[in-house]
Amino acid sequence: MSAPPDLDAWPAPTPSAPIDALVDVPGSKSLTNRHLVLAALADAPTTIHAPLHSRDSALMIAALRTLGTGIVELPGGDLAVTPGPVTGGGHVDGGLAGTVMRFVPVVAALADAPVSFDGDPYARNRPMGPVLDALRSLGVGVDDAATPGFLPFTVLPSGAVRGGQLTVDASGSSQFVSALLLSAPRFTDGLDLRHVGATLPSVPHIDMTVALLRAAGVGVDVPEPGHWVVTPGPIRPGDVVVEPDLSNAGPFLAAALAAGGSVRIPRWPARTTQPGDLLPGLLERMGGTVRRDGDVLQVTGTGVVTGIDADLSPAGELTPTIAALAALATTPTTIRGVAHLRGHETDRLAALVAEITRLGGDAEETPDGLVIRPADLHGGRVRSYDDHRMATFGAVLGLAVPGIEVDDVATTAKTLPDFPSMWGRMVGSAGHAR
Ligand SMILES: O=C(O)C1=C[C@@H](OP(=O)(O)O)[C@@H](O)[C@H](O)C1
Ligand SMILES: C=C(OP(=O)(O)O)C(=O)O
Repeated sequence: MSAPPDLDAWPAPTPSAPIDALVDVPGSKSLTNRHLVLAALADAPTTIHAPLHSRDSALMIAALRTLGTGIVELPGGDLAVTPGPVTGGGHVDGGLAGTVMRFVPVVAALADAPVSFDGDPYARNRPMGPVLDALRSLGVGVDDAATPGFLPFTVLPSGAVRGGQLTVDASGSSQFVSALLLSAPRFTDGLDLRHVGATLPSVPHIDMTVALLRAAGVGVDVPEPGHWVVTPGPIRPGDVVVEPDLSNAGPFLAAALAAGGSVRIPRWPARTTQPGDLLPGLLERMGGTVRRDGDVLQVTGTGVVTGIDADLSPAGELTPTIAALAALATTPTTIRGVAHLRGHETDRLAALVAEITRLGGDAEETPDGLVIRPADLHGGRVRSYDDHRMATFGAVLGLAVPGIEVDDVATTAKTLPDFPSMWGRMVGSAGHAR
């Protein structure tokens, strides 16, 4: 039985010739929201150049303003941030943004009065317990009695956090570690933090946190993997420039493989802590050819995709993009190391299996990932589950499979509000190969 017509569904375009596009990707969500937190805790004003403007960054800006930070958007989009004393008494809406719901409660621990937190309905399913338990261990009050370990909750600070030794189980999300490290220079004794869980996902995102703290003049030691020591002291980020979001470049680069043709991304950093930097290697293994010309990264594909066996633990947020290519591949794919995706914007492992299966594909969950086998896909409506990367997953499939629509493409505004028009311009380049 076919689904009822949905006038709001977005028809994913299918090009009739190889694409040939240059795609300028806006700033990184992870870098923008870290720079905002560090600028809010700094001892002098900072300008953040080329930041991301999206729902997640807007939520971070609103949250930090609630806590007393002055943030002004300059003509052209740069952000002028003036730190102030961390003030409580307000409410923070985390939306569905992991960076806001995990990073900001630790900032609020430095405030002078209670701060309440909530988010989108689905945000109440995303794990928060390790951050809340860590705050309690640090002597900060937390009221989550109604929903222990989850939103909504209230942070009950006493004006200062002593810090010192602390353990956290970050097997559910690297953001628990990043949250504690980002505010740690403002703890009286700094922080000596150890991860105690069996696995630690998204290590590049923790390395990103450490790199930005060090760039802001903070002493951070990493004596061994899973152990971080932050020295108390001033945060001095200076003016910063945000790199393009390499994970958001993912669907566009994947398009070269799915549709055939070439996609070029300018301003690809020579060195970066973004996990999206793993994309060139992954796409090469899936049949693409990668070339760097100055700071332009080019991926070329033939429209024939090869399956892959990949541990995506360092870069779980790339999973929906790699899964889309896997569903189009001529050989099987195994994705490992991403059990924690069950706590992302939606249960991504369940969602990917459901949507691939809905389109006639062959996918199943494993304890820590996915197996996707070759199958002929047909058109249909992809559910996005309020998850930006499920929406872009549908778009990638639509390049190769006519008749795919995405139920809520507007959800891409979480990190890339301009996605539909950028995608349209890229697909519109088909047949104009130079
Ligand atoms: O710190 C960050 O900016 C992020 C860390 C990762 O979270 P998990 O470790 O929960 O996967 C990543 O998936 C998310 O998109 C962004
Ligand atoms: C997991 C993601 O986001 P968040 O920052 O909300 O955790 C993501 O963007 O893939």
